[in-house]
Amino acid sequence: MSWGYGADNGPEKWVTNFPIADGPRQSPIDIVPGEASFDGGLKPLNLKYDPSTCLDILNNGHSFQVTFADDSDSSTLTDGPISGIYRLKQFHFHWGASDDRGSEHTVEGTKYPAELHLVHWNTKYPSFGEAAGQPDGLAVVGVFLKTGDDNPSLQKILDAFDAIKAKGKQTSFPGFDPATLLPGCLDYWTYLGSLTTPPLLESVTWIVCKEPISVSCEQMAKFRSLLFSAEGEAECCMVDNYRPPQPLKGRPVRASFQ
Ligand SMILES: CCCSc1c(F)c(F)c(S(=O)(=O)NC)c(F)c1F
Ligand SMILES: [Zn+2]
Repeated sequence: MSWGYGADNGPEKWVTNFPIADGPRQSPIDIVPGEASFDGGLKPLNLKYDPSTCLDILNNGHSFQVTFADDSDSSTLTDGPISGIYRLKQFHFHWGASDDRGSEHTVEGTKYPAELHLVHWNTKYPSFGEAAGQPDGLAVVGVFLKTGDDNPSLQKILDAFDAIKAKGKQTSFPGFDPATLLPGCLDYWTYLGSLTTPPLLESVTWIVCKEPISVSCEQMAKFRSLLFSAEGEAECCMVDNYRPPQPLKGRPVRASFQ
């Protein structure tokens, strides 16, 4: 049985096939603002996305992801806590079965109903795959979703869900601008961590935005209409696809704001 989020293959079981699960820089973490240190040397995030690089949307059986053409520096992350140029590869979400849980990072124990991850890779390496194995290979921007007003940008994504309900389904998704998913304020916390799904590679510079974006309760219900299961299998709703916070193990968490 491959990894997932169920009782038999979920986060508590991943260490069996992925021993790095107990490593020194695992993600997510609980962010404690009072213990984060303000670093005036941290630059503002510089996110420049080109909607024409947006390709398709896929149900990969763990989440859904929107994938980008990454053969040029059209959609990039620069500055912030990183050096060099990182290219946007994909974005995806993690969410709960109910609005009281779903985010991976927490803020002083507070769980949000969902969390957006924008995955970028360091162009000092030849490819995403190469970068994913390097300690400075990836940079993931995390954005919390908080229930409130309807989010028109998110709605464009949700309107594509009928075509990707089951695991393995994919459909073209041209012209989406991921910048429309960012909060107005780009203050962030940053720390060194990992992928939050197997292979749990310790290659991620995490950049977690302090300000959440909104999602309506009806929109959250739409997230929960996706399936972990493939067509023809017993239907299993895609919910609670989040890893809980992991031990900080002495890592510093820096804040870009006071
Ligand atoms: C080899 C992974 C393919 S790309 C990817 C992903 F699909 C994913 F789900 C996460 S995550 O760990 O779940 N969220 C940070 C990542 F970090 C990624 F880089
Ligand atoms: Zn993720």
